[in-house]
Amino acid sequence: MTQSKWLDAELKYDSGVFNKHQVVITRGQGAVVWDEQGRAYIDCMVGAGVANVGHSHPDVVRAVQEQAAKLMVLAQTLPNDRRAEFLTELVSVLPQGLDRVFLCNSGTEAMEAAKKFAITGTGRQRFVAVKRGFAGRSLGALAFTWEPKYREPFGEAVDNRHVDFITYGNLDELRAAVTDETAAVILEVVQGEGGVRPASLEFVQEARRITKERGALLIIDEIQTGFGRTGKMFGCEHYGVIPDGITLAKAMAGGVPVGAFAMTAAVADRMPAGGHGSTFGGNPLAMAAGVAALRAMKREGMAEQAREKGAYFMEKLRAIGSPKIREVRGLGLMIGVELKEKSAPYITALEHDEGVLTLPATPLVVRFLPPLTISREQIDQVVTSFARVLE
Ligand SMILES: CC(=O)N[C@@H](CCCNCc1c(COP(=O)(O)O)cnc(C)c1O)C(=O)O
Repeated sequence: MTQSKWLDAELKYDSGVFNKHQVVITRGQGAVVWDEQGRAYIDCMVGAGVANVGHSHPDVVRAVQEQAAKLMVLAQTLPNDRRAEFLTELVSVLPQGLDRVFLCNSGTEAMEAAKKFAITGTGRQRFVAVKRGFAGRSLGALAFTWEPKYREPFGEAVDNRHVDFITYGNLDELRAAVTDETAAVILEVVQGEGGVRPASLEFVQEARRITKERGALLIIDEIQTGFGRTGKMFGCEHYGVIPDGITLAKAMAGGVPVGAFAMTAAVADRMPAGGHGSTFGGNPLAMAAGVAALRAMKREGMAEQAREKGAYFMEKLRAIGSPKIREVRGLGLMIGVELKEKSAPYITALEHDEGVLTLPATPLVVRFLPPLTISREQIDQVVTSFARVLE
């Protein structure tokens, strides 16, 4: 079969940073995507946790079509009906008190904003982050990203001397690291890139207690866990904790790029006017998609779907009983299967031989991030395929 002209062009002109798969995906609907030959794949990658509502959700598509014909471009200094609608919808689902939002266009931008608001919000400059944590690829967010491979190529440009890294779950290290110089503790309640690792209840609750006690902020990174993924609207709800700030992106607008840092008024009010900004943040097109996506999530009970289907999915994965599986773990439909060997060959076999897209999360883990709307029949197909490639 001659190589696709689309693949040719992408390989020829792309920057080269990505390990390109040898398929060209041209269409998606719900939990399925199709390549240019018309082959179907059940998508448990969804752009690394973006299409929670499924590919091309009809409400999101309609909202984008209508808004595109009406108004796409508007600076955030000019108020807009869609943006006001989105902010109202978002605040209505956020934990109590997180009612001031900085809008941007990606997770790493949300983390950059969080860092700046934490500094002005406390007058402090130091941060506590967690080993295996992933906070984004920009130079500021990379300071909170633990894995050296993400940081080393850039040398001193990634300055993390103001960051104290602690072991995920270690209460003694947490208590020792948070001081009266700490602006914020930054953590994910389920480490996504770090291997799908849910935090313990006491770790998250102690982070909340100790930051309050010492005048630091607790910022929870919900970029991957947010919007129903873990079986509740936000992962922090499983822990009975309300942070001072939450970083958000990925699934927030049904697939259209949006990022946000949601915070308390106490934090927001201490940022000098004009202290941050974003050209595309809060643009009417993305806002219209976001309103449609948030309303669909609520109307279709997607967080509850994730809770129920996640339990089913993990039970079926555990029932495979393969000697190659060390552990099945996760929360809701954020699932990781840790193998006793490298996961890459199995991820490749799932794609090529079985028509199932998954992604890694550290070298031994196969990560499943399906749309929350995936059917049980599709889950059964994925599990059957996974069992087959493990044979
Ligand atoms: C193919 C590709 O570019 N993948 C992305 C996948 C990133 C997935 N995680 C993003 C993320 C980010 C950064 O989010 P963004 O800038 O990629 O939108 C921040 N915090 C958490 C907890 C996150 O999970 C990458 O390798 O940088």
